[in-house]
Amino acid sequence: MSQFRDQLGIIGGGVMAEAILSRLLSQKICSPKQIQVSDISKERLEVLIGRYQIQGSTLNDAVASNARVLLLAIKPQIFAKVAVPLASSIPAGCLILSILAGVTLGTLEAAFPGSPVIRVMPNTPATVGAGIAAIAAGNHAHQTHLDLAHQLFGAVGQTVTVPESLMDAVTGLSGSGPAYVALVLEALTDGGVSVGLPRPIAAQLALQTLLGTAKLVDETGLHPAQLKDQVTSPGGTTIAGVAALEQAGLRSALVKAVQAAYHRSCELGQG
Ligand SMILES: NC(=O)C1=CN([C@@H]2O[C@H](COP(=O)(O)OP(=O)(O)OC[C@H]3O[C@@H](n4cnc5c(N)ncnc54)[C@H](OP(=O)(O)O)[C@@H]3O)[C@@H](O)[C@H]2O)C=CC1
Ligand SMILES: O=C(O)[C@@H]1CCC=N1
Repeated sequence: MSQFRDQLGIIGGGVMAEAILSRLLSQKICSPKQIQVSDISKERLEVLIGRYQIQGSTLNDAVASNARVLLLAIKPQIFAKVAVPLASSIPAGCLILSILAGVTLGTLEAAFPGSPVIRVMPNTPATVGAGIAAIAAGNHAHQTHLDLAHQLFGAVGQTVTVPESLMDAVTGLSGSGPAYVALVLEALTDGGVSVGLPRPIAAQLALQTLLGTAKLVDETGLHPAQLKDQVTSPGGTTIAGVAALEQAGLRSALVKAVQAAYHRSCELGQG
């Protein structure tokens, strides 16, 4: 992976900003002096500066004015409040990457007239290089901008290009998905504890089962239904567990989770 040579500004130094910047640094895509982060909280900036030796400021416009690429990582609910004073500080030609759930390319382009804008939906496994980010380009973004977005987010996992019309759906699945999987993991561990396993052993068994199953699907290309059939012996233990899951509505609960998050992403985009 080639090194990124420009100045990266990040507006909002929260969970997702840290996930991305930590990986850009550990993969040596960027050096600390190329990254400037602004956050409303001085204490938060001190944490980030202490951990990563990056530059920090509580002034969004100061960070924006030095950037060649500007990553917006504040909450969507405060986008309008942050964008208005920021717009005049953004240098001509600066690429704007927004990871804000719901906020559309139309809204971004209206806030930053003439700037190339790309909407990205990453997820928190980015921290360990196992993320997936969907990327949709705005009207002023050229192929070089798209390539750069794929390069930066490629450092934190896989990337896919999607039409903007699918970004809320992506948000409902992979953007929010780590939380659903974390619930499944926690619940499997609790299940183990409920039948007598010590919690640390239950947690290890649950985690490795989840990792191993994902790896099995990934490496063999098996359809999940085939994999399930391989585990379920007639009259055995697994079919008893699967029947309990069906009765409790696990599949329908997960489908509804993705739909609910999709709808919420659409709502956030309407301001
Ligand atoms: N978390 C996730 O899994 C994912 C999040 N996203 C998107 O990423 C964005 C950031 O989410 P996330 O990292 O979870 O959120 P966080 O709340 O962790 O990060 C946002 C940061 O911005 C700071 N902030 C608040 N107001 C301002 C301001 N006026 N100027 C500068 N900084 C400010 C917040 O400070 P304070 O906390 O003090 O308010 C906080 O540190 C969101 O738009 C979300 O939709 C996308 C994909 C996945
Ligand atoms: O919960 C949220 O709104 C953000 C967007 C995707 C993941 N977290």
